[in-house]
Amino acid sequence: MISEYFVERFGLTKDGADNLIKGILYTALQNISFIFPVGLYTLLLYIWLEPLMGGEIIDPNLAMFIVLILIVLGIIFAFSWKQYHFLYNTTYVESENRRINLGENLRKLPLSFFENRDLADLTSTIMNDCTDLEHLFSHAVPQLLGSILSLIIIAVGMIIFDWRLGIALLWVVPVAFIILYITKIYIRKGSKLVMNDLLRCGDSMQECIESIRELKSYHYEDEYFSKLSGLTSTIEKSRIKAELMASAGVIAGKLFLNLGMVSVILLGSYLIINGEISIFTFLIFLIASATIYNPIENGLMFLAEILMMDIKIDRAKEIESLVIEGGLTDYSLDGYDIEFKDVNFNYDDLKDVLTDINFLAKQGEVTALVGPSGGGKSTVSKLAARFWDPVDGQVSLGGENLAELDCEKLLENFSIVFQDVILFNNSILENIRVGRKGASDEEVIEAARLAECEEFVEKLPNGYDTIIGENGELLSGGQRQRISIARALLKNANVILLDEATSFLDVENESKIQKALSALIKKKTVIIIAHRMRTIANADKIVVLNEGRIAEQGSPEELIEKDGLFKKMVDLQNLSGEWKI
Ligand SMILES: Nc1ncnc2c1ncn2[C@@H]1O[C@H](COP(=O)(O)OP(=O)(O)OP(=O)(O)O)[C@@H](O)[C@H]1O
Repeated sequence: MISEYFVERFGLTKDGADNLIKGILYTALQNISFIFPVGLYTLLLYIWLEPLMGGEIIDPNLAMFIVLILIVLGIIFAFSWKQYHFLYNTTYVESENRRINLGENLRKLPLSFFENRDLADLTSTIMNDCTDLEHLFSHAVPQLLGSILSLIIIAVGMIIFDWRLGIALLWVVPVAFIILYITKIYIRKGSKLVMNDLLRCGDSMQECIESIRELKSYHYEDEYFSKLSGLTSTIEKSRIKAELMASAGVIAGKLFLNLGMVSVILLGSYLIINGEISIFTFLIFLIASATIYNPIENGLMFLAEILMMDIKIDRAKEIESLVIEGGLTDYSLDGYDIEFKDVNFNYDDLKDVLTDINFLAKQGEVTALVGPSGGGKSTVSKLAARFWDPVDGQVSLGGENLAELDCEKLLENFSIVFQDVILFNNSILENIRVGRKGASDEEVIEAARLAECEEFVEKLPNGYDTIIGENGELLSGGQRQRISIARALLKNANVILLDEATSFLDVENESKIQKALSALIKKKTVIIIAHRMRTIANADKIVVLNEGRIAEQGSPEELIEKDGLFKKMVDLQNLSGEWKI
């Protein structure tokens, strides 16, 4: 039951929760073992005080004391070792598991999740929050619960020894914890404040580094850096505020604990005067009150730390509990036609982005999406690969409703050339191999040749082995796009989505790429988004999207004849082709 509570409360695995319980038990035993030296002091005191109080002189047996000291040290060492073993195991194995689980969960989430999510926030949860939680599980939780457990055992012993002094010693403990617990709401508020400020600052830092070129070219650095220093001083202030909020409760609790010793002295003196207890009993309670509050004070600080960390635990649990879009993995497709039937869609319930979309993109044909900016072309292509599911209606591939299919498996059927090409800081060879893991070097080089990469790769110092820098910074826009096309050629999937695939290319390169693309798209279902009308002159079907609706669809010839929006766009582009600056 406790194990299940830990799994639920702290988001641990079952093994992690079991190890944590063992760690807590050993922490309690370790705390209790620290009382054994007190037992030895008491024995020595008894030997010295007994003759003073009229008793017999006792001869201290030194050999026995040495043996007892060694036994006590051995017991403390054994419990401490066990405690470290279970706690550090839990901490680092759990931390690793948590990071893997979070990463795994993110991998399985629909791509739509990442479009509307702050990525700096996700990275911070996986890296920083997990590190902070390591301290929580290796120190705060076991120390707090271990000291509570040992305190209960010691309290029972003290109360059996003398219930009046026992109560005088211990009544402050629950009050101190209640005081701290009452301030919980402020502690959480404080840590939320710090967390939000840290995220805002992290976002701005990232934005600043990513856009340093624009900032410099528009002389905007000074304004931006003063905004950043404003944010960092806000963090400093909110950290101080949060620390103050947490320490107010801890200090109040600690102050209250001091009243325990006062009440032991007052009550003990009264009981001695009335002859109800011996000096020896009084001294035992005085020694106990000098040692017992130390672990409790630490417990108060650990409780404050747990309360501060609650927000981080919740953030990790939130990602772990996000709904993973599952779906069928075992299905057979009847060809690769993509059909939109009565599809309506919006991103955020506020504004309809697509309304009543109906069209068929046939296998073996090129279907071009055109239309004014913001008309919904990219959104249609995202729905075609199930990055998002429609709000109403259905998108199907080979007769199967995409909403019922597993995304990861589904994407095996797609080669997608995105508008913004993402490259990795690796060799050209490996960047192209992303298209098909396990492809041989020869296959990769053949795809690169078809995508017209050869000509620029040969000029690079290490050819295909050249490392191209973060996101391919050593390459031009056109070269990056050709690598992305080479990836798609290597993957050779049955459905091809091209988003502005040739926008960076000059006319000569564009025609070369067009040749490569013609080879790529044979017998496949191709949906292409292109702003330039000449790229899609040979398309089989054109779907014109305007303000989220299909304004018209048909072959290029039919639409020219129709003299509608498409014809207008073609005329406008012909006109702009004659522009001169
Ligand atoms: N992730 C998103 N969240 C919210 N709204 C979005 C998102 N992506 C796009 N939109 C909105 O959806 C509408 C359609 O955008 P979409 O990118 O599909 O148009 P488009 O025709 O491809 O435009 P362009 O030709 O300029 O690339 C726009 O109004 C846009 O603001």
